Amino acid sequence: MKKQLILEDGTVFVGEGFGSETATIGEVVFNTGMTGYQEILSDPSYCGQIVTLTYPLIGNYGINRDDFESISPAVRGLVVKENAEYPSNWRSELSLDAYLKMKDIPGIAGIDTRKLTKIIRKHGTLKGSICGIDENPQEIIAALESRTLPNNQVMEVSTKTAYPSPGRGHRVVLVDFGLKHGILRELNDRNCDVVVVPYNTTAQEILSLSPDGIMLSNGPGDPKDVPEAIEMIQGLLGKVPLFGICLGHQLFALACGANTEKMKFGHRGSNHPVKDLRTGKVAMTSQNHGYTVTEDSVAGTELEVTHIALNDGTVEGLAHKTAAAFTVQYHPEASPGPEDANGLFNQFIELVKAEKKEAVTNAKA
Ligand SMILES: NC(=O)CC[C@H](N)C(=O)O
Repeated sequence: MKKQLILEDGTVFVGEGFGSETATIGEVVFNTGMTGYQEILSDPSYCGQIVTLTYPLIGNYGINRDDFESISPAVRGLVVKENAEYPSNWRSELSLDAYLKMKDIPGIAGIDTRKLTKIIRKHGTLKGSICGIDENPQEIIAALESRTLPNNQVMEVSTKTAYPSPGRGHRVVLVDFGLKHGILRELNDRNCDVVVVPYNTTAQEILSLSPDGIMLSNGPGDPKDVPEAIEMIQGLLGKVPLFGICLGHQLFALACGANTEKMKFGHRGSNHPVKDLRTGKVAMTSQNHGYTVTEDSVAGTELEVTHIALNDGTVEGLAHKTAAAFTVQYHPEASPGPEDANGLFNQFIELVKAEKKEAVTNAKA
């Protein structure tokens, strides 16, 4: 069944439909990872977006039960060069096509994804639609032009109620802005006693859970769309150690008086080099973001830039000068991607331990 991919700049691609037959609209973004399509599709940070994968053969190892980053994917569509109809891997339980049908996500194959990616890199991220071959492109383009993408997508993907993920170690409150399971997995691997809370939980409610540490998760959309989370972080800063990832990092920056801005086409892939300015070491990192902390806005705040992207020099990590708090723009939980930065979770646990020790010493004094 033929389908069209129509971009707001007027470009029309024709390809072969797979997955769900529903028409879709979203922001078209590209990810350069060679593997990891299952994790990418189920990463809630892609809420509202149509993802194109630059690697040309997708679906060849199928879909398995272990690699989901969320139960309900929020991505709006998938664009590939070639969809492997017959997966081959010992873990495969489902084909990509069957998974997309089950989750009602439309896909389009046979697209020149290199050309599409070059358009996005030149123009910046564009709105687009995957729709039937009979649709009139002019009407779709007019609809795309007049359509603003929904704000506060965090509301769509965050949990509605708090839930525990028990362990016998440090008590961590994980604020869910659209969390990837990988973050929860890393905390559970370190035996943390985790309580996951909705994005709009107040600082007071979080403090009433007596946490030893707080994690701010990744999530979709513009950080400025979630002012309640900024207020929450302000109420927590300096009281409990904080660690933020991606959207959590951006919200933390805003809470501390820095600014964020939309990037031309963002960073999405599994091989983004990031330099730690304190050690000079470079880590290969997994990334998925379209916004960034504005470097100039950090001066004059209590924040220090700790990491930068080597491809474009943008801010990749922040630490607070006096409070126990640090954040990164990239994904130390990987899923998919390299695990070079995984030690940041240990750093968080060490920070939690140090703050607990200090609290005991202060209580004794
Ligand atoms: N993965 C994320 O948390 C993404 C953060 C934010 N939505 C951005 O695109 O920049």
